[in-house]
Amino acid sequence: MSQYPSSTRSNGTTESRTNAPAVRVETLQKIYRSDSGSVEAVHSVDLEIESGTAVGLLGPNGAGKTTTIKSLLGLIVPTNGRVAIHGKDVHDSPAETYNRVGAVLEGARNTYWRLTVRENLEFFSALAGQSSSEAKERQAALLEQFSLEDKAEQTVKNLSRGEKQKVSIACTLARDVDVIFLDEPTLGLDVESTLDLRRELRTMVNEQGTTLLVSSHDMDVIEHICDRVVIMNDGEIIADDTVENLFDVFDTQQYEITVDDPFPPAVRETVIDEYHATNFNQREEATRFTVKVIGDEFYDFVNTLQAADVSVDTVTAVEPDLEEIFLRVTDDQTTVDQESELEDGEDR
Ligand SMILES: Nc1ncnc2c1ncn2[C@@H]1O[C@H](COP(=O)(O)OP(=O)(O)OP(=O)(O)O)[C@@H](O)[C@H]1O
Repeated sequence: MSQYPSSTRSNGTTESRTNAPAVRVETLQKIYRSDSGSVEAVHSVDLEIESGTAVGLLGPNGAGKTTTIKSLLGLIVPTNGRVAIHGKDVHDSPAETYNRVGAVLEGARNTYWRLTVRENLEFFSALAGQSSSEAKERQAALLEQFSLEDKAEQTVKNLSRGEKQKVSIACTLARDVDVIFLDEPTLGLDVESTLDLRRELRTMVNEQGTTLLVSSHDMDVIEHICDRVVIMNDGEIIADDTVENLFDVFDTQQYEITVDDPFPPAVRETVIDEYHATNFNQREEATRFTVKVIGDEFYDFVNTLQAADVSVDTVTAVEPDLEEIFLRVTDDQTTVDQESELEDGEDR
């Protein structure tokens, strides 16, 4: 639930309600051209994000994530396609879309480091044209929400990396935006600050109805914050689903296995090659390791051990993780691409 009804924003402006999604991208294409040639960074991307949801954007380096986010922010002009925020075209209505969108991009300084946390919040509230009483109320709420009350009078320069990151996000919210793009939000943060920020981001979505698009290489963060995951590769979306559905589709399961020694080296090689065994640990005449299997593969794995006279002591299912799915999706795509390239070659 938004802190402000969507028809009356905190700065007093009114807007017509639309049923349009918070973000709509239609057949987005971006080709960067230079003297040395051209690169198609994004090829025909379609994406819709409903208001009040958190979507993770994953992909290997060079997949086109940043280009997609910059197109949504109106920072680059697409070669083709259309991008709209709450039904307004980013290029036709830049002021209206700017007022609703915030971004905390990795490596970019979003706040004034010589000002205090409170002064930064005041500055960004003023940008949104909020009245002073509204702004004060909102600033107090943001300081509380991000547990920054004790730091309010400190200059941002002297804060820890995690606190600076929270101030950046709070300042974005001080502008009363309702769609936020976050690029690597937890990069360089320690475990506690990461957990803290993860919780706060989720609260923003649940309690204020903020729409989040989070790009990160940290799958754990995506898995814990996001309702849905979009995976890009080579400028295209290759998977778009809830985390749960992605797990179901790929049916990947990890097991921690303990076998009694001796564990012959040849069998160890087989489980590494065929069942992605890792995390080997030898202790008290037993060897423990983890395998990753899909569906019925687990039975083949157990048969392999039995056929080699290796006795299994314990089997514990390990929670699957998004990283596994991500690797599998991007691997599958690479294989498909390689196969179609081969077929194209054969046709010629
Ligand atoms: N300004 C530019 N000029 C030319 N090529 C570019 C430009 N920006 C990006 N590219 C190219 O476009 C492709 C997609 O880049 P993009 O930065 O969108 O990927 P990304 O998924 O964000 O990668 P990363 O995870 O490494 O940040 C890459 O091949 C990149 O080299």
